[in-house]
Amino acid sequence: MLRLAIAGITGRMGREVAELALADPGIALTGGLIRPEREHASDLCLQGGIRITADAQSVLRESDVLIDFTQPSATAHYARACAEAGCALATGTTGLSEGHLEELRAASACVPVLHASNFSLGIAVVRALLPLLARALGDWDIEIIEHHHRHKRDAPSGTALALLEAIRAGQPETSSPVINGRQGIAPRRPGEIGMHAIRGGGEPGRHCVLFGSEDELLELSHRVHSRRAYAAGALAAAKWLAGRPPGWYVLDDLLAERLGHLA
Ligand SMILES: NC(=O)C1=CN([C@@H]2O[C@H](COP(=O)(O)OP(=O)(O)OC[C@H]3O[C@@H](n4cnc5c(N)ncnc54)[C@H](OP(=O)(O)O)[C@@H]3O)[C@@H](O)[C@H]2O)C=CC1
Ligand SMILES: O=C(O)C1=N[C@H](C(=O)O)C[C@H](O)C1
Repeated sequence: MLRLAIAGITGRMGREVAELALADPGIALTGGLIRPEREHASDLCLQGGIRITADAQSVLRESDVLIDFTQPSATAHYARACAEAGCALATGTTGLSEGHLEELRAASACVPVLHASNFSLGIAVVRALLPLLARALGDWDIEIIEHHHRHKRDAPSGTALALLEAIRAGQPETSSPVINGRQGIAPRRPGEIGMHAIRGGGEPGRHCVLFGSEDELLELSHRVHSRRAYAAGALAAAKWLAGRPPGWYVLDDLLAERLGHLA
């Protein structure tokens, strides 16, 4: 039985993870973590009888893994708390600064830490394919377009940044400056990669990488139908992470068998 805690349980992702976890007979939910100032909020519905509290240590000491979908400063706080409590951390929070990432890496000296900007299987496959495409189409124009719901705080998405990293891995010898949007007289410069963040509506997550030449256009596009895709991936990662030695882990470690032959 996996003893699981959820940070950000009242959020869009936290609620999705809690719903899937409650339906999983192999998971025991130890608690949902909230901000201290929300401790006595009247609007906190007790989801499926889950203990909802700001007392992280009391929950984490009784947990094997914390799944975190909050915001960067909270994620850094929970990384420290997980290290103190001896609880593994699987986080999907994006918009992390170098300082936040350093906090996560410090925690990984004490407990297993896995960070993924996108827990969907489809994006993991897109990331595995991109170095090959970038090598084969190195002289084509590349643009990354992402579309998310009106509430998303960070831009571009963590996924889009991970897709950029995968493209660059296929073109290590090429300088590929990123242009975030364009305005005025702005013709393409050789090697530049356009990055475009669309915000509007309720879109749970849509990414497209466009490769273009004078004569052809290739689009690699991914879309989730709902946040369940991310939540299912986060739960699979949490189950995989539990019991592993302290260290820094990524989703590709979990998907190595499935993705290995794509490289
Ligand atoms: N890796 C992946 O697959 C995915 C990653 N994400 C990322 O996950 C993050 C959350 O997204 P989403 O769920 O849509 O955002 P929401 O704003 O809906 O949820 C964030 C949650 O975090 C809580 N929170 C904020 N600060 C703290 C704190 N200091 N301590 C405890 N809880 C806190 C919020 O509580 P309150 O309501 O009180 O503010 C809220 O419940 C984003 O960074 C997003 O990019 C999203 C989807 C998939
Ligand atoms: O905020 C979201 O919703 C999402 N954020 C992640 C990101 O920034 O890449 C993952 C997914 O795209 C949904």
